[in-house]
Amino acid sequence: MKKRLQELFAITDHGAGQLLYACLTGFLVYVAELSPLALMMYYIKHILAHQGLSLTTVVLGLVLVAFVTYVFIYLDYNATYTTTYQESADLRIDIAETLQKLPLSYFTQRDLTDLSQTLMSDVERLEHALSHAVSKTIGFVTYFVFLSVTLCVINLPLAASIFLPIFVAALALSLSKNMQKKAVKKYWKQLRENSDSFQEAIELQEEIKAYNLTDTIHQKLYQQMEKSEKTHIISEILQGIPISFSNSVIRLSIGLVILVGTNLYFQHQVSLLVLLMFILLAIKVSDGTEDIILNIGEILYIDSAVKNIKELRAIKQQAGQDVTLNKFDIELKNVGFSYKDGQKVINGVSFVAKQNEITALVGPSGCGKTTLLRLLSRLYDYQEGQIAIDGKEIQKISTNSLFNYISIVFQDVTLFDNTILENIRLGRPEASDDEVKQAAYLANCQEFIEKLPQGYETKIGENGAKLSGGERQRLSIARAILKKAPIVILDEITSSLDIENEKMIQESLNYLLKDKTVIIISHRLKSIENADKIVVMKDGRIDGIGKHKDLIEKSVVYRELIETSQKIEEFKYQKNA
Ligand SMILES: Nc1ncnc2c1ncn2[C@@H]1O[C@H](COP(=O)(O)OP(=O)(O)OP(=O)(O)O)[C@@H](O)[C@H]1O
Repeated sequence: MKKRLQELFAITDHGAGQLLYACLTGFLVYVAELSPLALMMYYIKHILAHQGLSLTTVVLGLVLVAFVTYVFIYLDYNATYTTTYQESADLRIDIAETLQKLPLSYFTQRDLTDLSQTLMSDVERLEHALSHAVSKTIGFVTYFVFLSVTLCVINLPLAASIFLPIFVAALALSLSKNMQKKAVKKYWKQLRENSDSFQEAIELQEEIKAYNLTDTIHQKLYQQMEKSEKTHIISEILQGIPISFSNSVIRLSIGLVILVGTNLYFQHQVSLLVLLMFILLAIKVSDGTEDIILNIGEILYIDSAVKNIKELRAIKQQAGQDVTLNKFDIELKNVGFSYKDGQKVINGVSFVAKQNEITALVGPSGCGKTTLLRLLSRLYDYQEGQIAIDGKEIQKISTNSLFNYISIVFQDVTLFDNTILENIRLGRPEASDDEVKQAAYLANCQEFIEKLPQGYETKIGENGAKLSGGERQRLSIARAILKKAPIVILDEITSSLDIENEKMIQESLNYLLKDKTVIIISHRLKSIENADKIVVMKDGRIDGIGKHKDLIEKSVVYRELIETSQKIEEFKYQKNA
């Protein structure tokens, strides 16, 4: 049962246990709520038999009923709310931990808005359903079965009068279940598309204004909202019709019990007391069932949320063990990789990037240089061959462990909306303020930081929006210097720097790269002429490996790259070209 709940609602093992307990307390509350009815029957029985009741008996009875009901309601409240809120927090942490173990490929293939919706809104929907609907529904169904059996034993025709309409209503709901699920799924898909479009419209403000696209975007959003409204109405109607039908059918229970019961009474087959009890139970059960039908609606509503969470968990995670590495040669043997099935981007690549050496990757645009860096750092996992550091295959090393040894400086620097100090400290969270400032000094950040209003304490806006490209780049170098990792990967880091900035970071880069295994991509071929090893790539394969001088002689691709690079250096904008 616990496993089934875990599967049905994509919850944790602990959460399923708590939910099971909440179902039990829910059942007990329904049973406890029968106690006022039982007490009333007891009083009526005495009244009909012209027997008096002492005031103490009446008061004791009332106190007992109130106490029993209170205890079970309290237990149920505690089980349902406290534990479900705990579960939703656990669920979010569980999803966040799952996300951490996924390869980067997952994030590039999936819409990020969609992902954050799963983390926030899907879990919220699940949380609401777990706390308000699931345990109550399961508790009610158990109580319903228990009550049906008991009442059938007391009087079969009267019990059938209560339960027959309820079975018809349940059948109608069950038959319309798939239709409801489809409608709800469509509606949620539409909501996600809306979020995407709004996010795009906000994020791309610069492009929208520059290309005068305001009206076009406005119109697109307007059409989308109209479509969304229609989908919502259809989804409400498709849910509303079966629910209203079921609610009306359930109400027939009371009428049927009165009809069948009075006949039985006049035929002396049932006493007045039993008839009265069945009428009251019919009212109680039909009221309860009506609430449960709304709950069932909510449970169907979370179907798509549960699916999204399950899908996320089913993705293959990056496995690996924590290891200690002592040597830092990186050895690639016949490495092959494709982003999409059948389209190889890296094909049979083999070379060694040695410790204390600079290895440069060069090649025409799109030949796979950045992809290769992603494979080296396990941002993606290769499908063929092997990459090893200190003789250990990197796919057997946990990413946490691997990243202790690697610093990456990308061409697109990612900064957080936090202070300069904290952004640099990300390189080594335990570093002291002085160490952070020393790293900033070595990366030539000192000058621009001092000009900022609060110096190191200045908040730099979302993704460093308040800084120039060169300043952002230097901050990320400071981060890498602070990390002191033995392997340094640099991807096109000088591409967003002007000559002045580039000159400023040359020294700091030399400091960063000292005694490390360095792998570097640079389109400015001049900057890698002195590299210990240059790997020339073309169409995902290696075209040549060697020093600058050898390659000039033996690699046509390298020669062409040098020529193109020289032409770019000489490029001038011309009027009427
Ligand atoms: N996330 C991705 N999903 C699918 N294809 C991708 C992805 N990233 C890159 N590619 C494709 O893989 C190929 C290699 O790209 P990569 O960025 O590795 O080349 P590059 O040599 O670094 O190019 P550049 O010098 O222009 O930065 C290209 O055809 C590119 O379109």
